[in-house]
Amino acid sequence: MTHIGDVSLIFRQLFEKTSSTYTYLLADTQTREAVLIDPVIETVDRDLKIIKDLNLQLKFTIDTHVHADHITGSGSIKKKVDSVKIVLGKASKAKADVYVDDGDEIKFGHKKLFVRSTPGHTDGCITLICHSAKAVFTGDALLIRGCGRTDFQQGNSYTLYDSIHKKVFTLPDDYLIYPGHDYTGQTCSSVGEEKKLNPRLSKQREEFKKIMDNLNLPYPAQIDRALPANLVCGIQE
Ligand SMILES: N[C@@H](CCC(=O)N[C@@H](CSS)C(=O)NCC(=O)O)C(=O)O
Ligand SMILES: [Fe+2]
Repeated sequence: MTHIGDVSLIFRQLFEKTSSTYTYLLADTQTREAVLIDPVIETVDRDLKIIKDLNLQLKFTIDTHVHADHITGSGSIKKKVDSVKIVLGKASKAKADVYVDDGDEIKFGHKKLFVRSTPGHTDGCITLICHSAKAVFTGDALLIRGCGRTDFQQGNSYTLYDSIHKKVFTLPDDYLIYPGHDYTGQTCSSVGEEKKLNPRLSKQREEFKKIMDNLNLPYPAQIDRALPANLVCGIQE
C-alpha cells in the first residue's frame, strides 16, 4: 500500500496511456471513503476494480477541469455507482453535482482536499492540496517542467502565470507536485524543484508569455469528441 507521507491515506497514481493522463485514487484507511481525481473513460473498469479490491467506498470523482484531450470517466462511474458525486470547478460552466471554488474543502472520511482556483489553462482549472500528505494535484495547470497550454478553451498565459506563482509556488518547497499528465515518463516533482527548474514558469511574466505564444503544439487528437462530452460529464445521451 502506498501512503505518501501520511500513513492513514491510501494513495495510487494510475495511468491512461493513450492520453498520458494520471488518475489519482485517495482514501482514508479508517473510514475507507475515497475520491478519484481525473478518471478517464477508457480506464473506468480498472479504477473501479481497484476501489472494490481495496474495500473502498467512492464518494467523489473530481475533474480538475474540462479536459480537451480525453473523455472524463466521471459520468460513466456515476452510472455504475449511483452514490458517487461529480465535482468540478465552479468557473468551468460544465455539468456536475458539486461545484467548488477557491478556499473550499472536499472531505472524504477524516481527510481533506483544499481547493485552489488556478485558471489560465482553462477558466475552471482547480488545484487540490492534501496538506497531511504534502501533496498537490495540479491537473494541467502545472506539469513537470512544463504547464498547460493556453492556446484554446479559455487559455490565458498571464492568468496561468499568476495562478501558479500565487497559488502553487507559495506552498512549502517540499510539497510534492502530482500533475494531470506527463509525456516523458516522470511521475512527480516538488514545489521547490518546479520553482527552480521549470523552464517556463521560472522565467519572468513577459518571457513566459513569449514562450507560451511560441509552443506551436498540434491540437490534441481527441479534442473534437472530448470537449462536448466533457461539458456533460463525459456522457452524451
Ligand atoms: N498530444 C496530446 C496532447 C498534448 C497536449 O496538448 N497536452 C495538453 C494537456 S491536455 S489539454 C497541454 O497543455 N500540453 C502542454 C505541453 O507543453 O505539452 C494528444 O493528442 O492528446
Ligand atoms: Fe487540459
